[in-house]
Amino acid sequence: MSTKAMKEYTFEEVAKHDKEGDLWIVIDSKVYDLSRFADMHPGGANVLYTDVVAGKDATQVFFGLHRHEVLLKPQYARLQIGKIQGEEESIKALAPGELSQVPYAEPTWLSAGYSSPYYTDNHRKFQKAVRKFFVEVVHPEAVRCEDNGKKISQDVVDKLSELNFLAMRLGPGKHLKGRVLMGGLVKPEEYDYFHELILNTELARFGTRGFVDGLLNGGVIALPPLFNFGTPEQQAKFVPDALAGKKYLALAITEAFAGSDVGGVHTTAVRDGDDWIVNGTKKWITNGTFADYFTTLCKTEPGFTVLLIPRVEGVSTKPVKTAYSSTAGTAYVTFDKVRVPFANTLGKVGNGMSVILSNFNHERWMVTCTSLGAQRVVVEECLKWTNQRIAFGKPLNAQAVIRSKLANMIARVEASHNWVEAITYQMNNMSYNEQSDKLAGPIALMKQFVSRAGRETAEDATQLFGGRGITTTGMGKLIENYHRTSPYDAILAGAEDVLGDLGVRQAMKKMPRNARL
Ligand code: HEM
Repeated sequence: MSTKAMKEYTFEEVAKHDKEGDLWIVIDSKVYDLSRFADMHPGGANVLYTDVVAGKDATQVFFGLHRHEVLLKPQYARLQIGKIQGEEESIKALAPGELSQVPYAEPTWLSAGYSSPYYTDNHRKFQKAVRKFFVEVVHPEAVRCEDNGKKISQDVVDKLSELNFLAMRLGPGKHLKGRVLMGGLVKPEEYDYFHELILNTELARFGTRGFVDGLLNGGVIALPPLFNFGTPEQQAKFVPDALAGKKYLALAITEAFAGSDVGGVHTTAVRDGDDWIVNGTKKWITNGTFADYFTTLCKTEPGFTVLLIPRVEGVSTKPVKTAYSSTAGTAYVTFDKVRVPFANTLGKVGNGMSVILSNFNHERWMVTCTSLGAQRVVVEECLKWTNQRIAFGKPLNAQAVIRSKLANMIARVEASHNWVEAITYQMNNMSYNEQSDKLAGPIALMKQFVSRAGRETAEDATQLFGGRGITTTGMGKLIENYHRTSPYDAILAGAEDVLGDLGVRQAMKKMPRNARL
């Protein structure tokens, strides 16, 4: 509600309305009439009739108990009847696209007065436009879907597709040629991994982890095998609809029988004339409940082969109930005598393991970026909460033990961000093959570090928020979501310990034969 045309009151006038049936309060210079609302107040009526609230300035007590967004909801905003004479509100929500001024809430390159060797003006414009679009269009959908568990709506997918969102999430490359990216804000040949890093970190800021995967992450990991190993005919047939958000893809590798041990998959594909006959199951398949195609690793003769399996007769999917929202579409997939045209083979028969492994670096980097984006929001939430919450007569951050937790959180997110940027810079300067050779180890180690940092931060944040950190609504809702879902970052695209080991094994391979102390 605009405060311009509002009636003005003095504190003395407000103080006269301090009882049941006639109850006014002030929050941040705005006068609210709670006379009728009191009985509907989710926190109960009696808390509003106390000496420190009724007819008083209740700003401090209010912000110790509610998020600012409560006041912005139309049903509560209309309780405002005026403002205090000569005073203006000081607590304002950020405008869409606006940067937070809370220290460490934004990465260094977006903080006033700091510079960075990595980002151009184009990256800055891109970041601003992406955040604005996400806040205005995607955030309401994210909150809705995270809550009701439904698939992202086609309307939002269409809006994202207009900007070529999915194409951009697949990184720089020839698939961008001729496309108008972000309404023309960035030219396809200019688009680089820092643009993609921005997309990924911005996307993770909502505190809706299931939705992050539900936002067509299946396609982000299922399409690269088609890009890198598909024939021109296969690409012409399947890519346009996928990038336009008209057909959905999922990557189907893991099984109840095989997780980190990718070579242990049981799903088989046997040749029968011009077809393959596929039998088996896949588990934890992101976007699987609504995918139209499954990029599937099968055991074949010889070795392993990747097939693009359409949702045809014999393919069935059912939701796997996990700790995050079913909007991610996590599925158990059954292939029962499924007839798949041989023409849907991606890469050479028997070469499936290379097709799948070549995909992992980008996927792991992407999961790391989203983990990082979410982690930074948690740091901001903790800085705000410990500043506004009064306990033992002081803000929480007056306690050294609290500041010590904040110090560790800040250090972890800054270290993580710096490592991600350094790797991203390398990706920008290496071919795909060079990345596979030189970055598989560092990306694995980086992902292990960032996801572990995230889980430590989730743990610390929950301690800072107490009961609110384990409550799905209200002040600690983002902390609760992050605490519950940060293990996903430690598991998806490679379990933490397995990745740490991979990183060290890669380093061991590259040890000079003559290295000695
Ligand atoms: C315009 C005034 C107010 C509105 C619109 C409002 C609205 C709400 C809402 C929507 C909730 C549910 C929790 C949430 O979503 O955050 C809530 C909870 C609560 N409110 Fe208010 N409230 C107002 C003022 C106050 C004031 C002045 C107090 C002071 C004691 C208060 C005390 C509480 C308490 C104790 C809870 C429960 C918090 C919890 O479960 O953690 N409210 N209020």
